[in-house]
Amino acid sequence: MTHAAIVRAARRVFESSGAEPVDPSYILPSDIPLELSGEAVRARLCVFADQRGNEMVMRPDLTLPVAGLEAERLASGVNGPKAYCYAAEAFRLPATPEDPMEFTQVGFERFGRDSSPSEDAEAFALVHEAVQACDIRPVAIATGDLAVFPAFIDALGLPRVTGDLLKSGFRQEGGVRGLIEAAPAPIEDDLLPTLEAKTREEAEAAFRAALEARGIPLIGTRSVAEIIAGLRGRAAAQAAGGVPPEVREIIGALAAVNCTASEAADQLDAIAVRHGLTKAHEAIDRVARRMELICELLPDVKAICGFRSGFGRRFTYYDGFLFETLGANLTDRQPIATGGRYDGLVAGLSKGRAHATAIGSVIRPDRVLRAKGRGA
Ligand SMILES: N[C@@H](Cc1c[nH]c[nH+]1)C(=O)O
Repeated sequence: MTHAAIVRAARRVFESSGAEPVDPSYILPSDIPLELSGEAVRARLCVFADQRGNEMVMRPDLTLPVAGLEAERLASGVNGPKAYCYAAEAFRLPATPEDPMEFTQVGFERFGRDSSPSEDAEAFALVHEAVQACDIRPVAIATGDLAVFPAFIDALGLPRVTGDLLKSGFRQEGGVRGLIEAAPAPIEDDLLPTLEAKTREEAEAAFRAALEARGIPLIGTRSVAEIIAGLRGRAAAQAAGGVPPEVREIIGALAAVNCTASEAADQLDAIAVRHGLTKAHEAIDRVARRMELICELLPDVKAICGFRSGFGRRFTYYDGFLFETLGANLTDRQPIATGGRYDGLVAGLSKGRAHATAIGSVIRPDRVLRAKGRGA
């Protein structure tokens, strides 16, 4: 199959599911992906300045602009579920030297349907059908569920500041492990002026001065405002008693869950039962039910489907089930298909003016070709 034939085959599957073809804007104001796509994509954005000096980006994926279309549609007063599909170009600085900066994504985004295990399974099966239509056999499928960690944290009944700190730490570089290791240490003296500053500007200036004094350049993908928010969170959590040893143990156990997707619910359940976290059961039941439904729809994938509790945590807009389909001749950073649930994105993009459950997925035809042993 040629690249064009792969695009056609995948697009046909998504179109025949009833989705409307779209090709939204190529260029977005940079704050949208900076805030909403997460650290993993942020470092790879193709950024430029327009003639007025506003920072813009080439769309790093289609999910953001399509969710923007849906937010506008809903904000204009139109209701009801809606599905879009596309075969369109996206732009990212390559993660590996062989990856292109400009590539095609063939995908779909569904809004306003139930946020349920059966919708997750159905969307997953649709992508799998498109992968098969491209005449390729996946070698592995990685899955995760970004609602599980917050559900465990909520079930722990910690002070809100501590829970919030752990939830946001989970999504950042180093993850919760890094946070737990850092949590017992008091905030360093040279950072206290940052915390004591009265205004945002003063806090940022104090933080930059502390970095300069330490000789540390600011090169990460997190903004100064986010780092300061993190420091404030750490200080507040410490003032509220810190992270108790049992919580560290539970989080450690959770972070270690890395098994077949069919075993995932049992492993999560064992942790919840051991620590009496009854409120986590709803999230665990969803993991169990989803995998049962996936196995009913696609009995063959059971053998190649894994589950990791930390999987996908650095892609900010996902907030539930997510997956990556891997092919031959590619690394696990080069999935041929990726997708997931992002029920909070439309609200985030529209600043709360519109709300919609959402799930979607894409196939990368260039990688499908490579998985078949042919260059793009
Ligand atoms: N936009 C995601 C894939 C996706 C589509 N819809 C939901 N997720 C990506 O580029 O990896």
